[in-house]
Amino acid sequence: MQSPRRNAEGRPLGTCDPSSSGSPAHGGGSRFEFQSLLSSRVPGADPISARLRSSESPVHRRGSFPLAGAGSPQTLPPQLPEEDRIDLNPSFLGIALRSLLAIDLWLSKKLGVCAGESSSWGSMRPLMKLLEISGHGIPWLLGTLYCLSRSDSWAGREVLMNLLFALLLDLLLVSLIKGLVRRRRPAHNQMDMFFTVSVDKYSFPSGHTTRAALVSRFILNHLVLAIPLRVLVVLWAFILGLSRVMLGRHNVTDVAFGFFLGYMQYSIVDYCWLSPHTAPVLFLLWNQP
Ligand SMILES: CC(C)=CCC/C(C)=C/COP(=O)(O)O
Repeated sequence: MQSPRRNAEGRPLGTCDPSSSGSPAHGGGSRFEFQSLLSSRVPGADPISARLRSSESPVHRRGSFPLAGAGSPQTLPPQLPEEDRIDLNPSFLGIALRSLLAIDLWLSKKLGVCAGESSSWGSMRPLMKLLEISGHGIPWLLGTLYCLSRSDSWAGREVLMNLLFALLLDLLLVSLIKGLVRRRRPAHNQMDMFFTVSVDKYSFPSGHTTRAALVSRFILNHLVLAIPLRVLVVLWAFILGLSRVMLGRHNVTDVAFGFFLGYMQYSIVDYCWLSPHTAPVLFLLWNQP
């Protein structure tokens, strides 16, 4: 009887090694994402257990799909029996999602022209980082608190109180979604951001983009501004979103969803608008000496 073929590390072919999953930490972020989307990470993908699983249920049959090791011939199990190959039929939605992810990763890498000093637009990196600070949560929170403390009109206080509520809601929702989705930042990103918290190692959705969309919609609805200034606010939000991809911080879908989420967050704030009538305690508390 022939002994099983082994890879360079002496591991039998067709077995999964979690330590070589291709995570960004191992220098292969995009491959990890593909693997997690393509398979449900079935342990011990050897041909015998794959065949056993395939006879258990159609779900498992799909789970044992050899694409789990796509792109890495070392982890591909030997040929599956004919009947298994016929049933390995990914759904239309699965194919569409995989294609979208592939386009997203490809486009994000192409647009990440300021990801490093040596990148093609590396000289623009300081400007992009300045934009990054303009959309950071800390300046927005501190600025709003400062203006609140200086405000001497009820109307001004009401608007600022709601802006503060909007910023806090944004931080909460983005942290929740980042913690749930846990999508790694692109492999080409340099993690040199100013003041991050633990969930900021994840990239979906872009917090800067949600804030830009939320704040710009808030400003356009509550500040009386001349047309050129209104255009500037919209441009700022758009360029800030784009700069997240150019800096290599995010994939395009993180930013696209960020715009959508920020836009929707404003609708929530508008719906729950805090006023001396709806939240009298809050306004009285703020006015205590
Ligand atoms: C802790 C506070 C108050 C803000 C964190 C701001 C921050 C670093 C967000 C991450 O943004 P991206 O998701 O766009 O990278």
